[in-house]
Amino acid sequence: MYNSKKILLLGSGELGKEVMIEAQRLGVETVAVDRYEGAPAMQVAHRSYVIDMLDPKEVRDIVEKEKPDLIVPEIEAIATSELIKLEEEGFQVIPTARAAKLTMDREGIRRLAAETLQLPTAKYEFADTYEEFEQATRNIGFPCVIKPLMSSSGKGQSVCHSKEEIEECWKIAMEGGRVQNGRVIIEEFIRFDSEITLLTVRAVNGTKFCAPIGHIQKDGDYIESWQPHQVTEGQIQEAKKIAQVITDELGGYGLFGVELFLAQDKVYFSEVSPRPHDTGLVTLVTQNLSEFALHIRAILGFPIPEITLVTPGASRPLKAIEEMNEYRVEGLEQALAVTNTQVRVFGKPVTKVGRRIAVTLSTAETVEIAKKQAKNALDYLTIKQ
Ligand SMILES: Nc1ncnc2c1ncn2[C@@H]1O[C@H](COP(=O)(O)OP(=O)(O)OP(=O)(O)O)[C@@H](O)[C@H]1O
Ligand SMILES: NCC(=O)N[C@@H]1O[C@H](COP(=O)([O-])[O-])[C@@H](O)[C@H]1O
Ligand SMILES: [Mg+2]
Repeated sequence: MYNSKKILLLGSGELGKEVMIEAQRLGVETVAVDRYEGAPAMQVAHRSYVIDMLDPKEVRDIVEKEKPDLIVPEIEAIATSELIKLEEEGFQVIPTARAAKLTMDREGIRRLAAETLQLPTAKYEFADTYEEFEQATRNIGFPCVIKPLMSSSGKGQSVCHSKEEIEECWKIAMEGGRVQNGRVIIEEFIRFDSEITLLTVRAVNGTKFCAPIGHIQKDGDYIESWQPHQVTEGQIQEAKKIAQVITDELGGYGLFGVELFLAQDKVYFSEVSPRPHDTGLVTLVTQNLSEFALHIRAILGFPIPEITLVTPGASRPLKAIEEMNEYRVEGLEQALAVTNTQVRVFGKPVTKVGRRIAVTLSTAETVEIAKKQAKNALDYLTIKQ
């Protein structure tokens, strides 16, 4: 019988689905886990489980039952303290259990980056209570950005412009976090010119960087990304330096999405995902190896000889504007008629306001043309009951 390696994916969204497809292309056995049934990666995995991934015992039970070669976190919200124990017992966690734990909460990664590694970041404070929160907004000044410690894709995030908005921002943060423990980060609002994701891969043959991905975010979630983003020589040197420092510190093998703000005379570190990044979906059409292929190669211990940007490209996510228990994506025929354009429909079982349902991916001779095509295709797509 064919004796392949086995991957256990914790989190089974659209990014995990592409990771699983790449794993299977190399003959890997795939097991997908998430908090709900029919998650995108479950649809392509060999087997799947629905558990509460924040429950240490439920995570341990699956790991002990499946005995995977690699445990691959796909979202932040996992019982990472249990991953630390499982790693100590000999299981391999990607990239490391410590990296998963540190990046799960904004405090861990921010303190490591700013205080231990001295990387440039926005000024920040943490608050547990409304009173501390009020004081922190005064210390940081307006506008400031408020985020729950554990959240992603902008959930629970808001910009506070004045003291009149403080109460509303606190409410948004309390309702939007993945775990309701009340603690929030208050960040200085950085007036950046642009922001990028620098995909960085740590593989057996060293650390490699992809061409910078530019993106635009709305309400803390990405609405457009493109590659390459034009940067100055000084900016890319600084960006690579920051990415090298933070990924060296986190260690292990795998792909990281290093998020950076580019301002007039400074590059700021924002955060890092120790896994493929949503803005990096564009690499499905722009690179010789997508971010998902790179992640799988790296974590399996295979070399990555060269990452080539084959063509400029752009992506646009389709986000739901209302909650629907049954839906379909319409307009694919028109969207797919757009030049050099592809669509990925994730197959999530239900929609929620703001939930990403599909993405358009376009290539062209220039980023500007690719952006137009991706937008053009997106405009054809609608979510219907
Ligand atoms: N301090 C800041 N100053 C200005 N803009 C900010 C700041 N922090 C966040 N933003 C904006 O909000 C976006 C989302 O913030 P952040 O990446 O921290 O949230 P997230 O929920 O972790 O997102 P994701 O999980 O999708 O990466 C950033 O990409 C940026 O556009
Ligand atoms: N910014 C992080 C990100 O994009 N993560 C991706 O979104 C999924 C959750 O989506 P859902 O909330 O629609 O279930 C995650 O599983 C991951 O693929
Ligand atoms: Mg982010």
